[in-house]
Amino acid sequence: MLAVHFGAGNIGRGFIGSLLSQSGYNVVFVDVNEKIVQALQQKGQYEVIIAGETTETQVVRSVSALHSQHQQNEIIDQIARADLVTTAVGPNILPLISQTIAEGLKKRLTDRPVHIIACENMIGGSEHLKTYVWEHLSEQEQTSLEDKCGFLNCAVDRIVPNQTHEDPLTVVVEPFFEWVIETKEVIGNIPHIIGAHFVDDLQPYIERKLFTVNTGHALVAYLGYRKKYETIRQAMEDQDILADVTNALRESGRVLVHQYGWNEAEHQAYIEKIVQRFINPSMTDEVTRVARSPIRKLGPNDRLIRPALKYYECFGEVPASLTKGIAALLLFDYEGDAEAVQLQQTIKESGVEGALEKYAKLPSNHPIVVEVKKQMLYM
Ligand SMILES: NC(=O)C1=CN([C@@H]2O[C@H](COP(=O)(O)OP(=O)(O)OC[C@H]3O[C@@H](n4cnc5c(N)ncnc54)[C@H](O)[C@@H]3O)[C@@H](O)[C@H]2O)C=CC1
Ligand SMILES: O=P(O)(O)OC[C@H]1O[C@](O)(CO)[C@@H](O)[C@@H]1O
Repeated sequence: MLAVHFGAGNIGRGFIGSLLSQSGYNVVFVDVNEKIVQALQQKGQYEVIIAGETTETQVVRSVSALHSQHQQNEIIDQIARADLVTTAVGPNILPLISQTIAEGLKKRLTDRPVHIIACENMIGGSEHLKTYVWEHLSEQEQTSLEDKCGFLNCAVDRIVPNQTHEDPLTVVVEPFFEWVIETKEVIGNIPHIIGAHFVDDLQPYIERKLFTVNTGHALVAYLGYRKKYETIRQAMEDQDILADVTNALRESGRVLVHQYGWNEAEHQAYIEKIVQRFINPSMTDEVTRVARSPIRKLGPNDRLIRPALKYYECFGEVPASLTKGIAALLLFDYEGDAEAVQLQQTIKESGVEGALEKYAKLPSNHPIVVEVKKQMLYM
Protein backbone atom coordinates (compact mmCIF):
# COMPACT_ATOMS: atom_id res chain seq x y z
CA MET A 1 0.00 0.00 0.00
CA LEU A 2 1.24 3.48 -0.85
CA ALA A 3 0.48 6.72 0.98
CA VAL A 4 1.59 10.17 -0.17
CA HIS A 5 1.64 12.56 2.77
CA PHE A 6 2.02 16.35 2.33
CA GLY A 7 3.77 18.04 5.28
CA ALA A 8 6.60 16.24 7.06
CA GLY A 9 6.32 18.53 10.08
CA ASN A 10 5.30 17.83 13.68
CA ILE A 11 1.97 16.13 13.01
CA GLY A 12 3.09 14.66 9.69
CA ARG A 13 6.04 12.75 11.15
CA GLY A 14 4.86 12.50 14.75
CA PHE A 15 1.36 11.19 14.11
CA ILE A 16 0.07 10.55 10.57
CA GLY A 17 3.26 9.17 9.01
CA SER A 18 3.90 7.00 12.04
CA LEU A 19 0.40 5.48 12.08
CA LEU A 20 0.39 4.89 8.32
CA SER A 21 3.76 3.18 8.44
CA GLN A 22 2.58 0.95 11.32
CA SER A 23 -0.48 0.11 9.19
CA GLY A 24 1.73 -1.23 6.39
CA TYR A 25 1.92 1.73 4.01
CA ASN A 26 5.07 2.89 2.25
CA VAL A 27 4.89 6.57 3.12
CA VAL A 28 6.20 9.18 0.69
CA PHE A 29 6.44 12.53 2.49
CA VAL A 30 6.19 15.71 0.43
CA ASP A 31 7.58 18.90 1.97
CA VAL A 32 9.22 22.22 1.11
CA ASN A 33 11.79 21.90 3.90
CA GLU A 34 14.98 20.90 2.07
CA LYS A 35 16.74 19.67 5.22
CA ILE A 36 13.88 17.37 6.26
CA VAL A 37 13.36 16.07 2.72
CA GLN A 38 17.06 15.26 2.31
CA ALA A 39 17.31 13.57 5.71
CA LEU A 40 14.26 11.40 4.95
CA GLN A 41 15.66 10.49 1.53
CA GLN A 42 19.01 9.52 3.07
CA LYS A 43 17.76 7.61 6.11
CA GLY A 44 14.40 6.16 5.03
CA GLN A 45 13.36 6.04 8.68
CA TYR A 46 13.11 8.20 11.79
CA GLU A 47 12.36 8.01 15.51
CA VAL A 48 9.23 9.03 17.37
CA ILE A 49 9.78 9.54 21.10
CA ILE A 50 6.58 9.06 23.07
CA ALA A 51 6.94 11.25 26.16
CA GLY A 52 4.59 10.29 28.96
CA GLU A 53 5.19 8.99 32.48
CA THR A 54 7.73 6.72 30.82
CA THR A 55 9.49 7.26 27.51
CA GLU A 56 9.21 4.90 24.58
CA THR A 57 10.95 5.19 21.21
CA GLN A 58 9.37 3.90 18.01
CA VAL A 59 11.22 3.62 14.72
CA VAL A 60 9.11 4.60 11.72
CA ARG A 61 10.33 2.69 8.68
CA SER A 62 9.47 2.45 4.97
CA VAL A 63 9.45 6.20 4.45
CA SER A 64 10.90 8.39 1.71
CA ALA A 65 10.45 12.00 0.65
CA LEU A 66 10.02 14.34 -2.31
CA HIS A 67 10.44 18.09 -2.51
CA SER A 68 7.08 19.82 -2.99
CA GLN A 69 8.42 22.36 -5.51
CA HIS A 70 11.42 20.70 -7.14
CA GLN A 71 10.05 17.19 -7.72
CA GLN A 72 6.58 17.85 -9.08
CA ASN A 73 6.67 15.10 -11.72
CA GLU A 74 7.73 12.46 -9.20
CA ILE A 75 4.97 13.53 -6.79
CA ILE A 76 2.36 13.37 -9.55
CA ASP A 77 3.56 9.84 -10.44
CA GLN A 78 3.26 8.74 -6.81
CA ILE A 79 -0.24 10.18 -6.46
CA ALA A 80 -1.21 8.38 -9.66
CA ARG A 81 -0.46 5.08 -7.90
CA ALA A 82 -1.34 5.89 -4.27
CA ASP A 83 -4.02 4.28 -2.10
CA LEU A 84 -4.07 7.22 0.26
CA VAL A 85 -3.15 10.91 0.04
CA THR A 86 -2.99 12.75 3.36
CA THR A 87 -2.00 16.28 4.39
CA ALA A 88 -0.83 18.05 7.56
CA VAL A 89 0.41 21.34 6.14
CA GLY A 90 -1.90 23.87 7.78
CA PRO A 91 -5.26 25.08 6.35
CA ASN A 92 -3.68 28.04 4.51
CA ILE A 93 -1.40 25.76 2.48
CA LEU A 94 -4.16 23.48 1.12
CA PRO A 95 -4.82 25.70 -1.95
CA LEU A 96 -1.10 25.67 -2.76
CA ILE A 97 -0.82 21.87 -3.03
CA SER A 98 -4.16 21.34 -4.77
CA GLN A 99 -2.90 21.63 -8.35
CA THR A 100 -0.28 18.91 -7.79
CA ILE A 101 -2.92 16.64 -6.29
CA ALA A 102 -5.22 17.34 -9.25
CA GLU A 103 -2.45 16.48 -11.72
CA GLY A 104 -1.77 13.23 -9.87
CA LEU A 105 -5.45 12.29 -9.85
CA LYS A 106 -5.71 12.98 -13.59
CA LYS A 107 -2.91 10.47 -14.17
CA ARG A 108 -4.48 7.67 -12.08
CA LEU A 109 -3.15 4.54 -13.76
CA THR A 110 -5.43 2.28 -11.81
CA ASP A 111 -9.13 1.90 -11.19
CA ARG A 112 -8.40 1.34 -7.50
CA PRO A 113 -10.05 4.10 -5.45
CA VAL A 114 -7.90 6.65 -3.67
CA HIS A 115 -8.85 8.28 -0.40
CA ILE A 116 -7.72 11.80 0.38
CA ILE A 117 -7.65 12.99 3.98
CA ALA A 118 -6.73 16.50 5.10
CA CYS A 119 -5.51 16.23 8.70
CA GLU A 120 -5.83 19.89 9.64
CA ASN A 121 -7.44 21.62 12.60
CA MET A 122 -10.56 22.79 10.82
CA ILE A 123 -14.14 21.81 10.11
CA GLY A 124 -14.56 20.12 6.70
CA GLY A 125 -10.83 20.09 5.87
CA SER A 126 -11.00 17.40 3.17
CA GLU A 127 -14.14 18.95 1.69
CA HIS A 128 -12.26 22.26 1.38
CA LEU A 129 -9.32 20.47 -0.21
CA LYS A 130 -11.67 18.84 -2.73
CA THR A 131 -13.01 22.27 -3.73
CA TYR A 132 -9.46 23.51 -4.38
CA VAL A 133 -8.47 20.35 -6.27
CA TRP A 134 -11.65 20.39 -8.37
CA GLU A 135 -10.82 23.96 -9.53
CA HIS A 136 -7.93 22.44 -11.49
CA LEU A 137 -10.05 19.81 -13.28
CA SER A 138 -12.42 20.06 -16.22
CA GLU A 139 -16.05 19.05 -15.72
CA GLN A 140 -15.36 15.82 -17.57
CA GLU A 141 -12.37 15.03 -15.36
CA GLN A 142 -14.39 15.78 -12.25
CA THR A 143 -17.15 13.41 -13.35
CA SER A 144 -14.75 10.60 -14.14
CA LEU A 145 -12.90 11.02 -10.82
CA GLU A 146 -16.02 11.41 -8.67
CA ASP A 147 -16.40 7.65 -8.03
CA LYS A 148 -12.64 7.01 -7.75
CA CYS A 149 -11.57 9.65 -5.19
CA GLY A 150 -13.10 9.82 -1.74
CA PHE A 151 -12.32 12.98 0.26
CA LEU A 152 -12.79 11.99 3.91
CA ASN A 153 -13.17 14.65 6.59
CA CYS A 154 -11.37 13.90 9.83
CA ALA A 155 -10.37 15.18 13.28
CA VAL A 156 -6.77 14.76 14.44
CA ASP A 157 -5.68 15.08 18.00
CA ARG A 158 -2.16 14.70 19.36
CA ILE A 159 -0.03 17.43 20.88
CA VAL A 160 3.25 17.62 19.01
CA PRO A 161 5.34 20.63 20.05
CA ASN A 162 8.15 22.26 18.06
CA GLN A 163 11.17 19.97 18.01
CA THR A 164 14.58 20.69 19.47
CA HIS A 165 16.24 17.31 18.99
CA GLU A 166 19.70 17.13 17.41
CA ASP A 167 18.44 14.74 14.71
CA PRO A 168 16.13 16.86 12.51
CA LEU A 169 13.83 13.89 11.92
CA THR A 170 13.31 12.80 15.53
CA VAL A 171 10.00 13.94 16.90
CA VAL A 172 8.79 14.00 20.51
CA VAL A 173 5.04 13.45 20.95
CA GLU A 174 2.56 12.95 23.76
CA PRO A 175 1.24 9.37 24.27
CA PHE A 176 -2.40 10.32 23.56
CA PHE A 177 -3.72 10.32 20.01
CA GLU A 178 -7.11 10.30 18.33
CA TRP A 179 -7.77 10.20 14.58
CA VAL A 180 -11.50 10.19 13.79
CA ILE A 181 -12.36 9.73 10.10
CA GLU A 182 -15.77 10.10 8.50
CA THR A 183 -16.94 7.22 6.30
CA LYS A 184 -19.58 9.13 4.25
CA GLU A 185 -17.36 9.57 1.19
CA VAL A 186 -15.54 6.21 1.40
CA ILE A 187 -15.32 4.46 -1.95
CA GLY A 188 -15.18 0.66 -1.68
CA ASN A 189 -13.41 -0.51 1.46
CA ILE A 190 -12.67 1.66 4.46
CA PRO A 191 -8.92 2.42 4.36
CA HIS A 192 -6.82 0.24 6.61
CA ILE A 193 -5.38 2.55 9.28
CA ILE A 194 -4.47 1.01 12.61
CA GLY A 195 -5.64 3.17 15.52
CA ALA A 196 -8.04 5.34 13.48
CA HIS A 197 -11.67 5.54 14.54
CA PHE A 198 -14.20 5.55 11.69
CA VAL A 199 -17.58 7.25 12.19
CA ASP A 200 -20.64 7.92 9.99
CA ASP A 201 -20.92 11.54 11.07
CA LEU A 202 -17.84 13.53 12.03
CA GLN A 203 -19.56 16.76 13.09
CA PRO A 204 -19.96 15.94 16.81
CA TYR A 205 -16.37 14.67 17.00
CA ILE A 206 -14.64 17.50 15.15
CA GLU A 207 -16.59 20.09 17.16
CA ARG A 208 -15.88 18.32 20.44
CA LYS A 209 -12.18 18.19 19.59
CA LEU A 210 -11.80 21.73 18.20
CA PHE A 211 -13.96 23.37 20.87
CA THR A 212 -12.34 21.55 23.77
CA VAL A 213 -8.68 20.74 23.02
CA ASN A 214 -8.09 23.67 20.69
CA THR A 215 -10.31 26.16 22.52
CA GLY A 216 -8.58 25.36 25.82
CA HIS A 217 -5.10 25.35 24.32
CA ALA A 218 -5.70 28.70 22.57
CA LEU A 219 -6.88 30.28 25.82
CA VAL A 220 -3.80 29.11 27.75
CA ALA A 221 -1.58 30.42 24.98
CA TYR A 222 -3.15 33.87 24.57
CA LEU A 223 -3.61 34.46 28.31
CA GLY A 224 -0.13 33.03 28.93
CA TYR A 225 1.37 35.41 26.35
CA ARG A 226 -0.26 38.38 28.11
CA LYS A 227 1.47 37.35 31.32
CA LYS A 228 4.77 36.77 29.53
CA TYR A 229 4.96 33.01 30.12
CA GLU A 230 7.10 31.15 27.61
CA THR A 231 5.68 27.66 27.90
CA ILE A 232 2.20 26.20 28.15
CA ARG A 233 3.13 24.41 31.37
CA GLN A 234 4.22 27.67 33.05
CA ALA A 235 0.92 29.28 32.00
CA MET A 236 -1.07 26.32 33.33
CA GLU A 237 0.63 26.74 36.73
CA ASP A 238 -0.97 30.20 36.99
CA GLN A 239 -4.17 29.62 38.97
CA ASP A 240 -6.02 32.53 37.31
CA ILE A 241 -5.30 31.15 33.84
CA LEU A 242 -6.24 27.64 34.94
CA ALA A 243 -9.56 28.99 36.24
CA ASP A 244 -10.25 30.88 32.97
CA VAL A 245 -9.43 27.83 30.85
CA THR A 246 -11.55 25.54 32.99
CA ASN A 247 -14.45 27.96 32.78
CA ALA A 248 -14.11 28.45 29.02
CA LEU A 249 -14.24 24.67 28.60
CA ARG A 250 -17.34 24.59 30.81
CA GLU A 251 -18.89 27.16 28.45
CA SER A 252 -17.98 25.34 25.22
CA GLY A 253 -18.91 22.04 26.93
CA ARG A 254 -22.38 23.37 27.71
CA VAL A 255 -22.87 24.07 23.99
CA LEU A 256 -21.51 20.67 22.92
CA VAL A 257 -23.70 18.76 25.38
CA HIS A 258 -26.71 20.82 24.32
CA GLN A 259 -26.08 20.43 20.58
CA TYR A 260 -24.86 16.85 20.30
CA GLY A 261 -26.15 15.20 23.43
CA TRP A 262 -22.71 14.18 24.74
CA ASN A 263 -23.08 12.68 28.19
CA GLU A 264 -22.35 15.44 30.70
CA ALA A 265 -20.22 13.37 33.08
CA GLU A 266 -18.26 11.84 30.22
CA HIS A 267 -17.68 15.25 28.71
CA GLN A 268 -16.39 16.53 32.06
CA ALA A 269 -13.95 13.59 32.18
CA TYR A 270 -12.87 14.44 28.59
CA ILE A 271 -12.17 18.05 29.70
CA GLU A 272 -10.18 16.92 32.74
CA LYS A 273 -8.03 14.60 30.66
CA ILE A 274 -7.29 17.43 28.22
CA VAL A 275 -6.28 19.79 31.02
CA GLN A 276 -3.83 17.11 32.21
CA ARG A 277 -2.46 16.77 28.67
CA PHE A 278 -1.68 20.52 28.60
CA ILE A 279 0.35 20.09 31.79
CA ASN A 280 2.39 17.06 30.55
CA PRO A 281 5.71 17.52 32.42
CA SER A 282 7.60 15.40 29.88
CA MET A 283 7.17 17.89 27.02
CA THR A 284 7.98 21.55 26.51
CA ASP A 285 5.50 23.42 24.34
CA GLU A 286 5.95 27.10 23.51
CA VAL A 287 3.12 29.58 24.07
CA THR A 288 3.88 31.20 20.68
CA ARG A 289 3.47 27.87 18.84
CA VAL A 290 0.04 27.22 20.28
CA ALA A 291 -0.94 30.87 19.72
CA ARG A 292 0.27 30.87 16.10
CA SER A 293 -1.88 32.17 13.21
CA PRO A 294 -4.31 34.33 15.24
CA ILE A 295 -6.23 35.46 12.14
CA ARG A 296 -7.05 31.84 11.26
CA LYS A 297 -8.01 31.26 14.91
CA LEU A 298 -10.33 34.28 14.82
CA GLY A 299 -12.34 32.72 11.97
CA PRO A 300 -16.14 32.37 12.38
CA ASN A 301 -15.89 28.56 12.45
CA ASP A 302 -12.78 28.35 14.56
CA ARG A 303 -12.12 27.50 18.22
CA LEU A 304 -13.13 30.77 19.93
CA ILE A 305 -15.73 32.58 17.85
CA ARG A 306 -17.91 29.60 16.98
CA PRO A 307 -18.42 28.27 20.52
CA ALA A 308 -18.92 31.83 21.82
CA LEU A 309 -21.56 32.51 19.15
CA LYS A 310 -23.27 29.17 19.73
CA TYR A 311 -23.32 29.83 23.48
CA TYR A 312 -25.01 33.18 22.87
CA GLU A 313 -27.49 31.64 20.40
CA CYS A 314 -28.34 28.66 22.63
CA PHE A 315 -28.48 30.33 26.07
CA GLY A 316 -28.97 34.05 25.36
CA GLU A 317 -25.92 35.03 27.41
CA VAL A 318 -22.44 36.20 26.48
CA PRO A 319 -19.84 33.64 27.68
CA ALA A 320 -17.41 35.46 29.99
CA SER A 321 -14.34 33.23 29.58
CA LEU A 322 -14.57 32.55 25.84
CA THR A 323 -14.78 36.31 25.25
CA LYS A 324 -11.77 36.77 27.51
CA GLY A 325 -9.90 34.37 25.23
CA ILE A 326 -10.95 36.40 22.17
CA ALA A 327 -9.81 39.60 23.91
CA ALA A 328 -6.41 38.05 24.68
CA LEU A 329 -6.09 36.83 21.07
CA LEU A 330 -6.65 40.39 19.83
CA LEU A 331 -3.77 41.53 22.04
CA PHE A 332 -1.35 38.88 20.71
CA ASP A 333 1.31 41.10 19.16
CA TYR A 334 4.17 38.61 18.75
CA GLU A 335 6.37 39.95 15.97
CA GLY A 336 7.60 36.51 14.94
CA ASP A 337 4.11 35.62 13.70
CA ALA A 338 3.11 37.17 10.36
CA GLU A 339 -0.62 36.88 11.15
CA ALA A 340 -0.16 38.57 14.54
CA VAL A 341 1.60 41.48 12.82
CA GLN A 342 -1.20 41.73 10.22
CA LEU A 343 -3.88 41.55 12.91
CA GLN A 344 -2.27 44.36 14.92
CA GLN A 345 -2.06 46.45 11.75
CA THR A 346 -5.77 45.88 11.06
CA ILE A 347 -6.66 46.86 14.64
CA LYS A 348 -4.54 50.00 14.29
CA GLU A 349 -6.28 50.96 11.05
CA SER A 350 -9.88 49.78 11.69
CA GLY A 351 -10.12 49.27 15.44
CA VAL A 352 -11.17 46.12 17.30
CA GLU A 353 -14.64 46.26 15.71
CA GLY A 354 -13.09 46.43 12.25
CA ALA A 355 -10.87 43.42 12.94
CA LEU A 356 -13.74 41.39 14.38
CA GLU A 357 -15.93 42.29 11.43
CA LYS A 358 -13.23 41.43 8.90
CA TYR A 359 -11.94 38.18 10.35
CA ALA A 360 -14.71 36.86 12.65
CA LYS A 361 -17.59 38.19 10.53
CA LEU A 362 -19.17 39.74 13.64
CA PRO A 363 -21.16 42.99 13.27
CA SER A 364 -19.83 45.77 15.49
CA ASN A 365 -23.00 45.94 17.61
CA HIS A 366 -22.95 42.22 18.45
CA PRO A 367 -22.99 41.69 22.25
CA ILE A 368 -19.89 39.48 21.93
CA VAL A 369 -17.98 42.38 20.33
CA VAL A 370 -19.14 44.74 23.07
CA GLU A 371 -17.99 42.27 25.78
CA VAL A 372 -14.64 41.56 24.08
CA LYS A 373 -13.89 45.29 23.97
CA LYS A 374 -14.77 45.61 27.64
CA GLN A 375 -12.55 42.66 28.57
CA MET A 376 -9.63 44.16 26.63
CA LEU A 377 -9.70 47.20 28.92
CA TYR A 378 -8.90 45.01 31.93
CA MET A 379 -5.96 43.14 30.37
N1 LIG B 1 1.24 20.08 16.11
C1 LIG B 1 0.10 19.68 16.64
O1 LIG B 1 0.07 19.40 17.84
C2 LIG B 1 -1.14 19.54 15.82
C3 LIG B 1 -1.29 20.09 14.56
N2 LIG B 1 -2.46 19.89 13.88
C4 LIG B 1 -2.63 20.44 12.55
O2 LIG B 1 -1.71 19.79 11.66
C5 LIG B 1 -1.31 20.69 10.64
C6 LIG B 1 0.20 20.77 10.63
O3 LIG B 1 0.64 21.25 11.89
P1 LIG B 1 2.11 20.99 12.41
O4 LIG B 1 2.58 19.65 11.97
O5 LIG B 1 2.13 21.33 13.83
O6 LIG B 1 2.90 22.12 11.60
P2 LIG B 1 4.39 22.08 11.09
O7 LIG B 1 4.73 23.48 10.73
O8 LIG B 1 5.26 21.35 12.02
O9 LIG B 1 4.28 21.21 9.75
C7 LIG B 1 3.78 21.67 8.54
C8 LIG B 1 4.70 21.17 7.44
O10 LIG B 1 4.15 21.52 6.19
C9 LIG B 1 5.23 21.86 5.34
N3 LIG B 1 4.78 22.62 4.19
C10 LIG B 1 4.52 23.95 4.09
N4 LIG B 1 4.19 24.26 2.82
C11 LIG B 1 4.20 23.11 2.12
C12 LIG B 1 3.92 22.77 0.77
N5 LIG B 1 3.59 23.72 -0.13
N6 LIG B 1 4.05 21.48 0.38
C13 LIG B 1 4.39 20.53 1.28
N7 LIG B 1 4.66 20.79 2.57
C14 LIG B 1 4.57 22.06 2.98
C15 LIG B 1 6.19 22.63 6.25
O11 LIG B 1 7.47 22.72 5.71
C16 LIG B 1 6.11 21.79 7.50
O12 LIG B 1 7.09 20.77 7.51
C17 LIG B 1 -2.01 22.02 10.96
O13 LIG B 1 -3.20 22.11 10.24
C18 LIG B 1 -2.32 21.92 12.45
O14 LIG B 1 -3.42 22.71 12.80
C19 LIG B 1 -3.47 19.12 14.36
C20 LIG B 1 -3.38 18.54 15.58
C21 LIG B 1 -2.21 18.71 16.39
O1 LIG C 1 -2.18 25.08 13.96
P1 LIG C 1 -3.00 24.88 15.19
O2 LIG C 1 -4.45 24.87 14.90
O3 LIG C 1 -2.59 25.73 16.31
O4 LIG C 1 -2.66 23.36 15.57
C1 LIG C 1 -1.96 22.96 16.65
C2 LIG C 1 -2.89 22.72 17.80
O5 LIG C 1 -3.49 21.44 17.73
C3 LIG C 1 -3.21 20.71 18.92
O6 LIG C 1 -2.35 19.72 18.65
C4 LIG C 1 -4.39 20.07 19.47
O7 LIG C 1 -4.72 18.92 18.73
C5 LIG C 1 -2.45 21.64 19.82
O8 LIG C 1 -1.18 21.16 20.10
C6 LIG C 1 -2.22 22.89 19.09
O9 LIG C 1 -2.80 23.89 19.83
